[in-house]
Amino acid sequence: MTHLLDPQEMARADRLAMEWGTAGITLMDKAGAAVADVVARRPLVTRVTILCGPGNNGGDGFVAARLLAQRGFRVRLALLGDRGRLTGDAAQAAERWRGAVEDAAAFDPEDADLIVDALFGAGLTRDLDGVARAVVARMAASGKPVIAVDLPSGVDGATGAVRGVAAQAVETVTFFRRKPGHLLLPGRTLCGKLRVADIGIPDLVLDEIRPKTSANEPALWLPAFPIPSAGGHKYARGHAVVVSGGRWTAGAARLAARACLRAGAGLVTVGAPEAALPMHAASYAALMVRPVEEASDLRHLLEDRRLSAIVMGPGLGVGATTRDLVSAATGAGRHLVLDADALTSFAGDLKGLADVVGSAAGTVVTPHEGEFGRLFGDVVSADADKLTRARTAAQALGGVVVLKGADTVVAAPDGRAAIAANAPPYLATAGAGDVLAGIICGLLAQGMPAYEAAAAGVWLHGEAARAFGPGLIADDLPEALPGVYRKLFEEAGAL
Ligand SMILES: NC(=O)C1=CN([C@@H]2O[C@H](COP(=O)(O)OP(=O)(O)OC[C@H]3O[C@@H](n4cnc5c(N)ncnc54)[C@H](O)[C@@H]3O)[C@@H](O)[C@H]2O)[C@@H](O)CC1
Ligand SMILES: [K+]
Repeated sequence: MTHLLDPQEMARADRLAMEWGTAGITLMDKAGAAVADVVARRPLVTRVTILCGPGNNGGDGFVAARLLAQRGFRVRLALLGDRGRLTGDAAQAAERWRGAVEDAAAFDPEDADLIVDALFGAGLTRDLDGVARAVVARMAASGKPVIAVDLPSGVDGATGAVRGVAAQAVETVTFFRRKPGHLLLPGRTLCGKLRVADIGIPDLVLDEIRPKTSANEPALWLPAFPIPSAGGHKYARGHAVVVSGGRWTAGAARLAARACLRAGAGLVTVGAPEAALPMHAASYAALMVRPVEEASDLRHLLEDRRLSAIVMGPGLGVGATTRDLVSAATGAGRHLVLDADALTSFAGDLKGLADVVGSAAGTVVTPHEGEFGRLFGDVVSADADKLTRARTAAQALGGVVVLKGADTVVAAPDGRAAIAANAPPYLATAGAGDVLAGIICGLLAQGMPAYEAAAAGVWLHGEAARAFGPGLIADDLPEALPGVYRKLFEEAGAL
């Protein structure tokens, strides 16, 4: 159930279901019934105003109106546009509505306990303007609880962007599967509580559609997750390397190393300049430390082929030395996580990084928006939506891109992408990114493929923050991981 369908894919799902024998009006009846059920469960509601648009989203509204009236609600229905211009299933649904059809342009929210927003769903093709915009703005300003049908009208189902205006919903009822716009911001927030209703579309349509976008949830990557086995050996759990900055910036590597250990890497070696070695050696007994001042030292360290996953960037410094360190870390069978200064050292030189990355088995880069712009600004339009930007970047790089934020997107060069919705606001704290890079490296060390490792890392990072709660600092994240693992392994039946 992690699949997300963009509006084109959802339209195809509808079409396939119809081709395979379910009438469109049957789908619409179930969609409208699901909306009516949600409205009926709201407390203290007797007067419902339903705003219907000119397409099938409006059709769902007509069905819900009929069913709610049958259940004794006082329903007013207002249509945007001309009733005579309704077509297909929506016209049929309108036909069966016996009540009055008011003009949405004159809609007055005052005498409603609740508003059903059935103006636009998947068929939104441009920014709202004119009367449509005015109606949505009035609904938004009314302060009345709004139940959105499929999406809050004005939210783009593919991107989560607001096209003109949208009203905050208390609940949103969507159909068959979630859409990217339900997880991407600001769409996710505007949806309120999201419900997914089964309207009789067979799951088999997904075999035809082959969606490439997913919600970042355990079902996406758990089959590839390295759950330790009883007969396991620490080398089977991999040996990771964390490359550290000097004495005054070594804290970032320390966080990454701790996270890497907690994520389950069998062994973790920190490669650090001489001046930072004592600090690392004293920090955690489980860490090994080796002197790494420059690229030749790292090459020497990595002659041991068991050191298969490397994380670098946090606190490393921006410049040629860091670029050389990144080059020294690549090689056959190597897995890399590049963050922070390792990315900024390649600012404006994506090709240089792509050439280097091309020789690593699986590379994951973890930029925040600023780093992303510096690295991918030439190939990715800043105006594009987050999903498109992450995907384009991953293709250009030839590696996995983790575009961080409150709706972190993980994208692979083959077009797969996952959107996370579990990060709490207090996760935005100094050093949290270093921890994320470390977790992903820890998973790569255990042999998890790059896309799955990145997605799992992002999810675990968010869950660890939630498990700790407000007041979180980055140092708390690795310590919260064991509890998250326990729950995950229990749910997977492995504990
Ligand atoms: N039979 C089906 O295809 C089903 C469709 N479903 C519903 O149908 C919806 C999709 O239906 P549609 O594809 O008809 O699309 P919508 O009903 O979302 O919107 C399409 C209509 O809005 C107009 N429009 C688009 N953007 C506009 C703008 N910015 N300003 C003014 N007018 C604009 C279009 O010209 C068209 O008339 C889904 O969101 C879902 O609610 C469900 O009933 C399930 C079955
Ligand atoms: K809607």
